[in-house]
Amino acid sequence: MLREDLKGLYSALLVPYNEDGSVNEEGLRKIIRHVIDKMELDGLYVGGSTGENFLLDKETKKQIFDIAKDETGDAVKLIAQVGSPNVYEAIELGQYATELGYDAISAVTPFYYKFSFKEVKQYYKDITDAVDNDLIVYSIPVLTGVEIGLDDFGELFELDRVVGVKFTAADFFLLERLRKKFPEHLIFSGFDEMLLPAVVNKVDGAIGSTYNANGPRSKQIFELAKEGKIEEALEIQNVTNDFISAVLENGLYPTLKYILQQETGSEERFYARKPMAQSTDAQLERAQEIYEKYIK
Ligand SMILES: CC(=O)N[C@@H]([C@@H](O)[C@H](O)[C@H](O)CO)[C@@H](O)CC(=O)C(=O)O
Repeated sequence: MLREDLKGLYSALLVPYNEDGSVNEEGLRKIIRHVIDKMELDGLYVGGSTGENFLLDKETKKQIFDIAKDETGDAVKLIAQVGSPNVYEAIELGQYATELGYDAISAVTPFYYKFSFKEVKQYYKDITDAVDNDLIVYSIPVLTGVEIGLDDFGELFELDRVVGVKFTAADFFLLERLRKKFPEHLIFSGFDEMLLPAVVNKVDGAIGSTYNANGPRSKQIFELAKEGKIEEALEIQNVTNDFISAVLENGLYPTLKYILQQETGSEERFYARKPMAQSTDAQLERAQEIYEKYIK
C-alpha cells in the first residue's frame, strides 16, 4: 500500500565536519533548523551521499541519526539511509534508526563488487527481514555503477516492506515505465535539476542536496508542476538550473557548505570529510558570488 505520509520534498541532509573529521554538531543542528524552519521542506534524508556518509564509520553514522532525530522530533519526516556493501552494518543501522523512530529506512544498492541482481535482491531481503520498518531502494547508477531495470524493480517491489525507490537517474523512459507499472510504490526523484520533468512523470516527491539552500524555488516547482502550471514551473526551474550549474561548476559540496554556513550564521567553517578536499580560496570567493546572486 502506498505510504502517502512519506510524500514530499526532502533535504538530502548535508553534514558539516570539523577540521579533524568529526561531526560539527552545532553546525548540523543549525542546518537541520534551517531546512525545517526556513526552507520548510517536508523531511530529511539522513545518511545519503550529500552527508558524505560513505566516508564514515558506523558510530559516526549513528551519531548523525541521533542528532537529526533529536533536533527534528516529529516536526518532519525522517528517512535513514543505512545501505552499505556491508549488509550486517546496514541491518544494524536500520534497526538503530527504527528504534530512534525514523519513519522509514533507505538503502543504496550494494556497490564496489559487481554483484548479480540475485545478490542485490538478497541484500534487500536480508535488510527488510531483519528491520521492522519500510524501505526505499536508493538507486544512483552514476555513483554505484549498478543499473536496475524495470523487471528487476518489480522483483524488489515484491519484497515485503520495500515501499519505493529514490530514483537518481536521467532515464525518463524508465521513470515513466516505473510510474505506470507501480502506482502503489513511492518514487522519489533524485536529480534536482530535473525536478520539473520528474513531477510531470508523477513522482511522489524528491530528495536533493540543493533543496537545503534553494528550498523555496524547489517547492514552487514541485507545487506548480503538480497543478499542471508547467510554463510557470519551467521559469523557476530555469533560474534554479542557473544556480545548480554554477554550484556544480564550482564544486557541489564546497559551494553548498559555504552557502549553508552563511545562511545559518555559523562562525566555524563547514569542513569536508577526507579524502574530500577542503575548499580553496578561489572556490570560497566564487561561492560567495553564487550565494549573493541566487540565495541571499
Ligand atoms: C549525486 C548527488 O549528489 N545527487 C544528489 C542531487 O541532489 C544532486 O546533488 C543535484 O541534483 C545536483 O546534481 C542527490 O540525489 C543525492 C542524495 O539525495 C543523497 O544525498 O543521497
